[in-house]
Order: sequence, then structure tokens, then C-alpha cells
Amino acid sequence: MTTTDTLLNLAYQMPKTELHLHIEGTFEPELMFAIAKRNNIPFKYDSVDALKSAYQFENLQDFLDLYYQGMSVLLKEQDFYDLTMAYLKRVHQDNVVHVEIFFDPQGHTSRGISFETQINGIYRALKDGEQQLGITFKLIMSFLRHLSESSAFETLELAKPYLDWIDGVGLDSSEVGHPPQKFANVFAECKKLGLSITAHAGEEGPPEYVWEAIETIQVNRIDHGNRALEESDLIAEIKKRGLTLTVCPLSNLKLCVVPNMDNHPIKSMLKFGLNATVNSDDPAYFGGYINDNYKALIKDSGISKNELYTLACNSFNGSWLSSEQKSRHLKTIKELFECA
Ligand code: HPA
Ligand SMILES: [Zn+2]
Repeated sequence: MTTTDTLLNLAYQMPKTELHLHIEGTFEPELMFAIAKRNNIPFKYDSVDALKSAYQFENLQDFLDLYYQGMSVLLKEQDFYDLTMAYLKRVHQDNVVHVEIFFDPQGHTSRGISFETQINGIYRALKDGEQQLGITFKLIMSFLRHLSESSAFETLELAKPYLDWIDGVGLDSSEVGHPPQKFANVFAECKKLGLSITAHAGEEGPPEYVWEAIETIQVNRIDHGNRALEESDLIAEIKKRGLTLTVCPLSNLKLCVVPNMDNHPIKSMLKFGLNATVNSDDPAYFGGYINDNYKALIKDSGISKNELYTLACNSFNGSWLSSEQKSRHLKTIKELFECA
């Protein structure tokens, strides 16, 4: 067996978490068409292939325009359930054992879909997935940063009856022009409520936004973080605080955040001693689920066995699982790598 094959086998077999995953970004065209049909919603594209061929993006906004359009066929609790369950079944095949998923409530409340409808469907699927597939989970409510802070506050009010189901809050959507600072007050309130905090920063936005996420928002984790590598002080700060970066290789490629996979910044992150992890972001739109992301890194960016081992451990260490749960999974990973 070649080294590449050994690494691919390890990557596929090892238990994994997914820490950066937008549930609405797992909406496969086939399911989108089926749900649109049962909800009697006319669809702009007349076939699955026509829709898929539209998945060519030059930047984040190009993608977001289609992402919001896609999610607009979700109307009923069962739609949110089916979306979430389809994702869990798919990543079960990739040996994902724990997920921390985002949902974008404002992408639905803005269309008249109640918070309750969304969260009931998503949460019921997560509970069923835990029971039927053994996948543990955390749920992260994300604020849309192109909207106002007062809209984020309104969303937090809607979430209050469900705080037992929500583990953390995030910040996503169009980054440039919407710095973390814009949401300082709402995140302060979230912190008081005991929620964990993460934020997309440094995907397209400048290093300054990563500083704000760390110092103003006081994140527990950073989503993407690619542009943090532009400043050595920032790298040192992320390292000092031991913050995990949830990196998304195929997303970066598809949204032109990186020019190719050969020199993906995740290798530099690991060399700097940062806790980088591998994630799929919006797999239905970006050409692959989590194992496809590992495959791209192994085939095109030449990561080593040691680097793969570090990535596997980081995915658990960066999660919000208990230390006991982390240790159990880390032991399995260690044994798997020792035998390979
Ligand atoms: O990659 C992303 N970046 C920002 N917002 C998003 N919302 C879904 N996916 C993304
Ligand atoms: Zn994302």
C-alpha cells in the first residue's frame, strides 16, 4: 500500500467530529427538489443538474445568494428534520461520531417560519441521530452578520425558551463590512447566559476582525481564521489562548479563499502550533463531505501521518465535549494510528 493509501484509510476510519457545519449547507439538490415539490414551491431551476451547474462561486457572496435561495423551500418542522437526518446519515458513513452544527434562524424567521418550527425539527433529528447512529451533538445558533445587532437580539429572545437545547452561538454570512464589533452587546448577553461563543473570522475579512472576535467577542473558537496568518502577533495570541480554528479546505477552494489545495494554509497553521481542524462547512455546495476534505488535503497538500494524527486529535480537543468523552475518543485514535 502506498503512503497516500495508508493515510486515506486512516482518515476514513478514524473517529471524527465536525465543528464547522451549516445544516442549511447540507441541503442536497435532490432533497431540495423533493421538499420544494411537496411544499408546492415553484423552483427557479428545472432540474437537479441545472441547479448543480449553478454552483460556481467567485466569492462568499456568490455562494450566500444561492444558499439563502436554497433554504427558502424549508417550511415545516418535518423539512428541518429531514434535512438534518439526511446529513447525519451521510456523515455516519464517514465515521463522524460527534457534530457541532450551526443553524441560521434569521434565514427562516425572515420568511415567516417560526423559531419553534426550525428548532423542533433540527433537535428531534439530532436526538434520533444520537439514538440510532450514536452521533453525539451540540447545537449552535448563528447570527447573520449582514443584519443588525437588534435583529440578533430579537433572535436571542426567540431562543430563550430553548436554551437547554442550544450550546453555543456563532456569527456567519457576509463578512467584509460586518466586523465582530458590530455584535459586541449581543455576544456579551450570550456569554452571561452561559452560551459558548464562536465566530467566522478571517475567511474573507482582515486580521483585525480576528482580533475583534478574540478580544471583543471573547470567542471560545474561531471559524476559518485563514487570514490570521497574515500577522505574527495574532498567530501568537491564538496560540497563547489555545483557540481552535475550524478550517474548511474545500470551502476555501470553492469560494476562492485559496488559489489551490497544494499550499493550503492548514499546513502552516499546524507548523505554527495552532489547533487547526478539518470541516466541511456547506458540503452540498462545496463538493464534498468531511472525508472528501481530508482526501483533498492528503492528495494535494501532502499532509503527513503526524499531521493527520494532530488533526484527528484537534477535532476532539477543540470540541465542546467533556474531558471524559474527549479522552475516550483520543484513545481510539491513538490505537488506530499505532497499528497503521
Ligand atoms: O462559509 C461561510 N461563511 C460565512 N457564512 C456562511 N454561511 C454559511 N456558510 C458560510
Ligand atoms: Zn461557515
